[in-house]
Amino acid sequence: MTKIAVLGAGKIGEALLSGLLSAGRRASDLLFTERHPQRAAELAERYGVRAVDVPAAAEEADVLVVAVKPQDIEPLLDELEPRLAHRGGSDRPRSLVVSLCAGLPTGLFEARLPEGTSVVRVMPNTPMLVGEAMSVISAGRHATDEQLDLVEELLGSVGKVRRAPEGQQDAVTALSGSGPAYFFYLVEAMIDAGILVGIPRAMAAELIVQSAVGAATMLRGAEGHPVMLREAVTSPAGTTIAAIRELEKHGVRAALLDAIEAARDRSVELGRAHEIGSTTDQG
Ligand SMILES: NC(=O)C1=CN([C@@H]2O[C@H](COP(=O)(O)OP(=O)(O)OC[C@H]3O[C@@H](n4cnc5c(N)ncnc54)[C@H](OP(=O)(O)O)[C@@H]3O)[C@@H](O)[C@H]2O)C=CC1
Ligand SMILES: O=C(O)[C@@H]1CCC=N1
Repeated sequence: MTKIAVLGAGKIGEALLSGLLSAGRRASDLLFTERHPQRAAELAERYGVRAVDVPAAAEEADVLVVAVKPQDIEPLLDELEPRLAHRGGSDRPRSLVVSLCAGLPTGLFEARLPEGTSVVRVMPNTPMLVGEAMSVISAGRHATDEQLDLVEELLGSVGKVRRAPEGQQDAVTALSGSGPAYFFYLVEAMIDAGILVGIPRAMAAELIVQSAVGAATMLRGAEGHPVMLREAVTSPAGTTIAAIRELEKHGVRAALLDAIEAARDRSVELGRAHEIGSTTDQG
């Protein structure tokens, strides 16, 4: 069975471990690394997965999933490089490096890791925790079709997967990588609005969350065009159009266009910060 190590078990790394276990992968086929011993112990206890250091992960795993913040990538690559070079000298195949990092191009990993290292760039999202991730995968220069198939199969066990050219990954990051946050933000604001119009918080939350689940299910179903679905809710001289007039007045559509463009630009900037000779602030 393929052995997978998650390097950096923060929010998305933990979501991946949890999702893979829920999808039936054995705990003994998973490893993770984490900087803080207390967090490592908590995760090991919660999931029954072994915490190791980076050298051990590089030695044991077939797939190394990099899930550290883009700002933390350099020291990790420094630590990985000699271990992967050593492993390349043995008769075992080299590990496949799968990066979940926003903005970081496969070329960065290829330049910093031993020549010929296979890299796949992935942009997942946190609904991975409930088996509903949206992940987009792009092959680096040395990744083979079999390796891309393997990554597709892995992520397919925790949600939906699409392949795309790497040039689209910054836009993908802005849409589906960050996307869940936009919906959570909207739900949070709608619950506040419920309070404003006199509904207790718990009841407002139930009403809004169930409406979100229902709307998402309809969007995914056969009837799924958002404009038609919204029109069906919008009765002549009714309540919905009164709300929509306010949304338009406040420029909510334009705000979303600007927001997603800003997220795309930030992803590009995170990648540029690691270009050779760059002095760009990474924070
Ligand atoms: N959160 C999300 O929704 C998504 C995140 N991503 C990407 O995933 C990556 C991680 O994001 P996220 O999970 O939110 O961030 P977190 O900060 O929650 O997780 C990163 C974890 O990696 C640890 N870490 C850093 N360096 C090392 C190292 N050398 N060895 C072992 N562990 C290390 C960090 O420790 P410490 O606490 O000390 O910093 C932290 O626990 C980012 O690159 C992000 O772009 C992609 C898609 C969605
Ligand atoms: O906010 C971020 O940078 C990461 C990448 C996509 C979602 N979270």
